[in-house]
Amino acid sequence: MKATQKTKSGVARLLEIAGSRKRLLWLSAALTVAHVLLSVVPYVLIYAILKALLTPPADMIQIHTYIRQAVYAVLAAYALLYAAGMASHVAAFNILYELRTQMAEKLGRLPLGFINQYNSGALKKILADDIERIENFIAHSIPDFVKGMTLPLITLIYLFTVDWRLALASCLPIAGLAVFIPLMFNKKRGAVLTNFHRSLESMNAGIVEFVRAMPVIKIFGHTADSFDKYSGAVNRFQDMVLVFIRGSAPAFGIFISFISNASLPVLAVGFYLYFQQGLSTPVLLLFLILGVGYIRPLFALSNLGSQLSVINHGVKRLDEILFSQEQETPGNQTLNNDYSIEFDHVSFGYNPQTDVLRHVSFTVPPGSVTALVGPSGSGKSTAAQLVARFWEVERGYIGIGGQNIREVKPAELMAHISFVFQDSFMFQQSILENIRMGMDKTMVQIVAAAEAAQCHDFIMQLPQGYDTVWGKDGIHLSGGEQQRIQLARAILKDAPILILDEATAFSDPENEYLIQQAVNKLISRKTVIIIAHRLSTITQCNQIVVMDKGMVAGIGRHETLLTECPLYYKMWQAHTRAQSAVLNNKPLNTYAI
Ligand SMILES: Nc1ncnc2c1ncn2[C@@H]1O[C@H](COP(=O)(O)OP(=O)(O)OP(=O)(O)O)[C@@H](O)[C@H]1O
Repeated sequence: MKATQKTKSGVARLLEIAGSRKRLLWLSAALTVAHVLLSVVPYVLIYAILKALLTPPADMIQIHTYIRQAVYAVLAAYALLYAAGMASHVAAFNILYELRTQMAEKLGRLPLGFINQYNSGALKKILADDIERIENFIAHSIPDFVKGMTLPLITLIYLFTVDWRLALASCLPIAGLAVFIPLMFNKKRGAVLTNFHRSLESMNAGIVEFVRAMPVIKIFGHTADSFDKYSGAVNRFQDMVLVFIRGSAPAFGIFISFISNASLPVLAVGFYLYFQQGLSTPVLLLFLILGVGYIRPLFALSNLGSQLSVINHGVKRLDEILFSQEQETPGNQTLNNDYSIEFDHVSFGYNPQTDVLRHVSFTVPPGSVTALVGPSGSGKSTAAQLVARFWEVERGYIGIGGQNIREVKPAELMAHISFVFQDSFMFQQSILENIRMGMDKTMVQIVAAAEAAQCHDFIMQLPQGYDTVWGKDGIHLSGGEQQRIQLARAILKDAPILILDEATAFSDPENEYLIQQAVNKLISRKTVIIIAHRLSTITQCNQIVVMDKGMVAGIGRHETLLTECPLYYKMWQAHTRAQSAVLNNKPLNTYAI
């Protein structure tokens, strides 16, 4: 999906994301600078104390004043650091909240099918892990970064005021780092990092799929090792970690050696000046303490570099969603009371290379039932999903009551369409809330819908009836029961247009009968599209649209299609053979026994 506008990257983008919280971040940075300034003060005072001690007669009153001031400075410096941390944490948590809200709102504005493009592991990494890391980075790393930059700078400025020769010697390790490090961080490393993050995402996705597929793996007798996609992803990630570590090790090694041996130039120059040029003892001691210690905050900066690259990658992935193309014409029209549906030469592909629907045209008159049938992959679900604008149609026209659905308000469209999927999604909430789905309905209406959907009786047998929480304390429902809950939702919503993906999975006779009863209650007086798999259930439909390889192969009633549409005739033959085999209790001839 294309981005709608060009985005900034790196810290600039982070500041953009911070929005109005930027002020808090600046406050945190200012407090950190004040902390750094006050952290240098005790060393200045130690230098003064050393000078006073080594200049007889020592002025003890003055020395005690210096000590008191040093203690106050340390306390004030820590108070400022605490305040800086508070400011950055408050900003970070607000940014975290805003980002999650923005993402949720954005996902709501994207075509409903968009989410299918991401596997759940990758999406989880973006929505949970990447956003969490941004929060962590802003809360901790911004004060670390400011400290890492300003402490060496302020210390150096002070050291230059004391003795420029030793101050220059203290700069040598930094000068070395400035020359070597850019040589180590070349463009190749950027590519390595991108691959590193991509393989981390694919490993996440592999793990989620592995956990979800565990029952299938066990049923088919595979061992965990045989789950290639998972182990492949783990192996690829391991390879990437090795490439990453091998790539970073030399740079990191040089960095550590420079920092660890930062005392050498100061020691050499300091002792030379002390013995040869009469450098005073307090100055030598000051440089031995400060001239070596000031470089330590650079350690934090080294971690920051790798953290920033992780954040950059996460921000890029977030932006892929935040700047994805929304439904192009949001539309502001409302529907009239005509709920007929019209497809006019609709062509559609999930990617530009392959069309899965080609010039599909048919009309569903208001209050009638149209069944979509056809071989697997012929485009039935795609056509049905397009009515609810799961995806945007760019070629051809889909209208409801003569209005192009692209011009209708998305919320209006959703309010007038119920979708019953094959897979019922249950929330970990009470059965009551699972039926109500946030709709403004009374208990009486909910029970009436549950009765019509043939689920009231089994709900009443649950430990807390309608208040039983699904998924908690081992409370689960069978597939057929979950599907009837879904039908209860649709009955409660009472939308004038219904799109029903007929279930094939839960077809034991009793369940099938109950589901059929519920469906019959649901479809009366509505405009209905049924994606049908069992042809016997749709012989009475007002119209049947036969799909084949993304095209319409025939339209008509059951009897007409039997004579006029060879594909439908073939499908009906296959269906009746299968039905009679079941009725006569014979094995189906399609299975080799
Ligand atoms: N989200 C998607 N992204 C990419 N391709 C898809 C997506 N959904 C479906 N397809 C492809 O579009 C084609 C039509 O699929 P569709 O699900 O609409 O067919 P169907 O007739 O409903 O099949 P079935 O009866 O098996 O459910 C298939 O080739 C399928 O692989």
